[in-house]
Amino acid sequence: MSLRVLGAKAAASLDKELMSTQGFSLDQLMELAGLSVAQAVYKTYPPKSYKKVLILSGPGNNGGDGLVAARHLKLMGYHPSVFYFIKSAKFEKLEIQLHSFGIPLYLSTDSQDVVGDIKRLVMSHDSIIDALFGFSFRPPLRDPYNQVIKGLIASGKPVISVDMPTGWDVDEGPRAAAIPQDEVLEPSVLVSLTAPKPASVYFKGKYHYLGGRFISEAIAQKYNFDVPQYPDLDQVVRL
Ligand SMILES: NC(=O)C1=CN([C@@H]2O[C@H](COP(=O)(O)OP(=O)(O)OC[C@H]3O[C@@H](n4cnc5c(N)ncnc54)[C@H](OP(=O)(O)O)[C@@H]3O)[C@@H](O)[C@H]2O)[C@H](O)CC1
Ligand SMILES: [K+]
Repeated sequence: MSLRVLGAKAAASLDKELMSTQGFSLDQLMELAGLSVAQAVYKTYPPKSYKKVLILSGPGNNGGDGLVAARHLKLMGYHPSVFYFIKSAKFEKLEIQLHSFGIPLYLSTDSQDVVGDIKRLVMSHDSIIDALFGFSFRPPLRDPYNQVIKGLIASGKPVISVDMPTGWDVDEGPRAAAIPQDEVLEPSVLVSLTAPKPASVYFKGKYHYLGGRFISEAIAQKYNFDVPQYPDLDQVVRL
């Protein structure tokens, strides 16, 4: 299924509009985004064979989607762990929820060796959720994220990217001039949120899902993108 894409600038203004004129709160949108991610993971890598899932959560809202997904994955029968790059106290409540669900939470602020710690965690998990950066990312990756991505590439583990493969330019994709080519992550699953971003045309993996089932027809028309038919009660549709 080929859908119209939503560029980085448009995605950011849509996000603002959803949380102003459209009356949504960030918590609501993030809950649905995180639930979509968890469903996509379940459909592709079910817990029977991929019990241990590591969520790498970045400092922005893409990371918040990962924190929400971790809670849903636990309820779906997985053993999730989270490595979280904290920037502010914005997601304190999500952290509390992870603690009360007994989900191991590793904080970048507690680590003396972020890159080494993540490498070890990656090797002891069956699949990895890349919730590091989404539509507000501008390449190139700063340290230590560049090393984290190189470690992830070298691991060969299945990677599920949330909204954007981390490190790619949202509009230009993985071959943009600013991107060192040994830092190009190729995930096996991409979960685009709201609408695919322009870079998603370069996605080579087998499973591209759209999630974020919270868009009205009127808003989709205003921003010039498509809302496909989601099957039944699903929070994701495979593109
Ligand atoms: N409407 C929706 O579909 C919703 C989407 N959601 C998710 O939110 C993200 C976008 O979240 P946002 O907080 O705007 O930004 P990101 O998480 O993508 O990234 C922000 C952080 O990225 C840092 N950054 C930027 N460039 C670099 C770089 N080259 N190296 C390292 N770090 C970088 C930036 O740091 P600064 O210091 O530059 O400020 C930020 O810390 C979207 O993609 C969806 O996943 C929500 O769930 C709501 C609904
Ligand atoms: K991502």
